[in-house]
Amino acid sequence: METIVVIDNVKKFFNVTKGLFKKHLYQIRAVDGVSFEIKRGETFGLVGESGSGKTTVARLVMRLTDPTENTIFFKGKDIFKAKGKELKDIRRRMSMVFQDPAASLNPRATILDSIKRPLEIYGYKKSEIKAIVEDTIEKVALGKELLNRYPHQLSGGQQQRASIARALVLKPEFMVLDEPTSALDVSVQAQILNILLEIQERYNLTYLFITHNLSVVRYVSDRIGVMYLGKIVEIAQVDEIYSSPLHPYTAGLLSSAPSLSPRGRSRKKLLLSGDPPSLINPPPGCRLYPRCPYAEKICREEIPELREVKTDHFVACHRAGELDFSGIVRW
Ligand SMILES: Nc1ncnc2c1ncn2[C@@H]1O[C@H](COP(=O)(O)OP(=O)(O)OP(=O)(O)O)[C@@H](O)[C@H]1O
Repeated sequence: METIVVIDNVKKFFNVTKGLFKKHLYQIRAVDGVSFEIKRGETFGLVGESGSGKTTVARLVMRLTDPTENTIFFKGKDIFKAKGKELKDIRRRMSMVFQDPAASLNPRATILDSIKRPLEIYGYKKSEIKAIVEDTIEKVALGKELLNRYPHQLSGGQQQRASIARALVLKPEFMVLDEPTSALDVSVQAQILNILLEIQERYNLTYLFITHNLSVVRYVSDRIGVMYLGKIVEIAQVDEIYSSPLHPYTAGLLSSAPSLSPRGRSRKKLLLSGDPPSLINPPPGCRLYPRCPYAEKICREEIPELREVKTDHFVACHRAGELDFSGIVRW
C-alpha cells in the first residue's frame, strides 16, 4: 500500500516568554521526535492522555504550525518547503475536523456559506458548487432544510456533520480528525463515527484520528500510535495493541480504563504511580521511568528508541519483549 504521510522525527518546542521584551522563561517540548507513517486508505489512531502532544502533531501535519526540527512529507513532498501552486495543491488534498464544531464554523455565516466557502476559494463555478454541496450533505446525512440556518440553531451532531461536509467538499485524500466526537452526546457519537467510516470507504480516504478515548480509537483504527509526553511509545495494529501491549504505559492505559466485561473487571490492574512529569524538564532516559514499576538503571540513563520488537509492532522500551502484561485488564 502507498505511504501517503511520513512524519519524520518531528519536534515542536514552545518557548514561553514574559513581558514586553519577551524574556525567555522556559521551553515546552510538546512534540519531541515523533515518527510514523500513514498508508493510503488506513486510519491511524493517535491516542494518549491530555497534554501528550496529540493536537500539536495534528497541527503540524496540517501545516498550521511550523516544526522546530525536521519535517513531514505528504505524497513524497516536504509540506514545509512547498510554496505557491504546490502548496495550494497539498492544502486541497488534506482537511481537518476539529473537536468543537461550534467553534470551527463561522457563527455569522449560514451552514451553506460555510460548506461552500472552500469551493469558492478554489474557483468552482456556481452550478458546480450547488451540485457538490447537495451531494456532500447527502453523504453526511445533513438535511437540506438546515443549510440556511446558523450554527447556533443546530444541535452538536448537526454542527459536526456540517463541519465534516465542509472538510469533504474539495474531495481530499487525507483527513485529520482531532477528537471529532468528544464534545458530543454519547448517543450522537456513534452516528458521527459511522458517517466518518462510510465516507472513508466511499472516497478511499486516509485518516489520522486523534483521541484520548480508547473505545473510539479501537472502533475506527487500523493501526494505533500511543503518545506519552511528546513521544510515541508504541505502534501496532489495533488488535495487537489491545491483546498484547508491550509498553508498560500502554498496558497501564488499557488497564486503567473502565472495563464493561466481568472478565475484564476481575483482572489484575497495572498502576502507574504518580503524575506525568513536566514537559519543561522531562526526565533524562525514558520519560516513563519515574512512574514505571519495571524501571531499571538503563531506563533512567538512556532514552529508549522506537524499535520493531515483533513484526509491525514497534515499542520504545528497554525491557520490551521481556515483560508480560497478559494478566492485566483488557477489553
Ligand atoms: N501554543 C502553545 N504555547 C505553549 N505551549 C503549548 C502551546 N500549544 C500546546 N502547548 C503545550 O504543549 C503540550 C502538548 O499539548 P497538546 O495540545 O498537543 O496535547 P494533547 O495531547 O492534544 O492534549 P489535549 O487532549 O488536552 O489537547 C501541552 O503541555 C500544552 O500545554
